Amino acid sequence: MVMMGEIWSHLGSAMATFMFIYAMVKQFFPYNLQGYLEKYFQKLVSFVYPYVEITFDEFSGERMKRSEVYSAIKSYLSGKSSASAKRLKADSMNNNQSVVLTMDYNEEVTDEYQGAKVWWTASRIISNSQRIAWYPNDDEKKLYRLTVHKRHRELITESYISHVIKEGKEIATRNRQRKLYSNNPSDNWYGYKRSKWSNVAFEHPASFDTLAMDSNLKEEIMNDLIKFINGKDYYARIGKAWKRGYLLYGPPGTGKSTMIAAMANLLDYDVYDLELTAVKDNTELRRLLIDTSNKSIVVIEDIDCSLDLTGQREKKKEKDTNDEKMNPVEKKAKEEEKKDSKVTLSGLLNCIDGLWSACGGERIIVFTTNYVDKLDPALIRRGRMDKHIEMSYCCFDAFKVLAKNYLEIDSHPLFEEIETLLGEIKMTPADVAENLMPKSDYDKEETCFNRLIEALKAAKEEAIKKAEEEARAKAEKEEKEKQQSIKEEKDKEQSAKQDKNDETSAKEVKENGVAAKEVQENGVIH
Ligand SMILES: Nc1ncnc2c1ncn2[C@@H]1O[C@H](COP(=O)(O)OP(=O)(O)OP(=O)(O)O)[C@@H](O)[C@H]1O
Ligand SMILES: [Mg+2]
Repeated sequence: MVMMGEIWSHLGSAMATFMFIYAMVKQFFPYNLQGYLEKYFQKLVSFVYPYVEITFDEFSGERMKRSEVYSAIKSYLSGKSSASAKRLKADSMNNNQSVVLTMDYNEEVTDEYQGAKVWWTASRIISNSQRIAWYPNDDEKKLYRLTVHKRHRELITESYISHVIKEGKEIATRNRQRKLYSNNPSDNWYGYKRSKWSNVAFEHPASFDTLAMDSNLKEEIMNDLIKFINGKDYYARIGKAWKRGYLLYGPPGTGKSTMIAAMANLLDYDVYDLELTAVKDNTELRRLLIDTSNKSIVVIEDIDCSLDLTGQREKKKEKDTNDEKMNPVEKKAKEEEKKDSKVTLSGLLNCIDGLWSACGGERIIVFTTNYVDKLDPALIRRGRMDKHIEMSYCCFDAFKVLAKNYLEIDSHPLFEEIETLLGEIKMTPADVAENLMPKSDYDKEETCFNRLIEALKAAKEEAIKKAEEEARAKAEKEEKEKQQSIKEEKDKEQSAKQDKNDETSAKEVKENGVAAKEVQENGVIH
């Protein structure tokens, strides 16, 4: 038995090597003969070859999406390869802090599962077709091939492959360096790197602990996020794609972008920063979104500025009048610009909640804006943007977080004054933070708090002055309007009087005329 096993094992290994050699040699045959060669070769092999082979391509569905199974196998094999493969590839990880080793092309690794031995090989097939390849990697196909004895077929197809995928995903999660992606212009999608997204390591230090905002709202958001990541079964049960939309709105410097970083850190998600103005049309947008991975946050910042998706009718009117003022050269440049980006509101909505959005679960989509009122209601209705979060000016709760972040202080006698001032004055967390930041090594906490108090008082004075000016301007405007209406009233009276006078004199003229006529006709004077 042992002998047989060993024989099969050696034969398997030999055949796997033989198949490789065949794959390499085949490339040197003319393309039109390769089909015949393959057919007869397979017939011959099936007589003597007691093994099954399963291949896993890097891309699924006409290269639309990188296969998650391929990536999971890659991670699974990386552990095995470093122990047994002779030629390894090293990829840098964690911002060049460490490397991950994977088997090189045409290298072989063996694995054992419940007594069954399997062989894995990594291949890169470069097509020899006569077709002109525009880009260096266009005709390249990467795959993993699994070879196993026929008698283990069921074991392998029913449980080994799922075991590999599950373990591979766990290994990938453990080794994962989170990334911040930004979309490439589509001209680069088919180039040497052939990638729709560029990425850098995501290392933003923001967390919900350091985020300055109302503590109840913060807790509500955190609970919402945690409920979402644990909600796989719930979403499946209610028949909804496993995704959630957040709309963050508020003035500049209130922490919208910081909140996104805190979300990504809390959930351990990647971030895809989608610059809509660089997307040419709805098809491109769809392709970009399909190419995002699970466990990710897709962010569209300043949605009100991104495209013509907001307050469309008003904007259009405004634009029409602006267009009239433009000279022909400006007009042409603007038209060209418009031609460049044709992502429409309905295209964006389809991507968010149409069928395409279900092509992968565990996605969060976040829009940010400074002007929520300008957005088209269709874009932000519940179900699309499930949660609307207002990031507002700094409250006392938020100040305490900033004092802790910047000065490591929980309480201070000046807190009371600051609380009163923050109740009266609107200041963004960004401005409060700037005042709290020590400007030199000698800056004590008291100096920082006093600086903030001065800034708040100055802002208060400014606000009072502004309010007074506005009140004065309003009063002046009202007085002007009053004077105007009095004048109009007077003019009206004057003109009514004038009309009356005119009428009387006309009547007199008429009467005098009649009298004169009578005198003329009758020679009578009454
Ligand atoms: N709520 C906050 N908590 C902690 N830090 C904050 C907060 N708001 C602002 N900050 C600080 O101010 C800086 C600017 O904030 P951020 O970029 O998040 O504002 P934003 O709301 O995204 O502004 P914009 O609308 O201009 O994009 C951040 O680097 C951060 O240090
Ligand atoms: Mg921002």
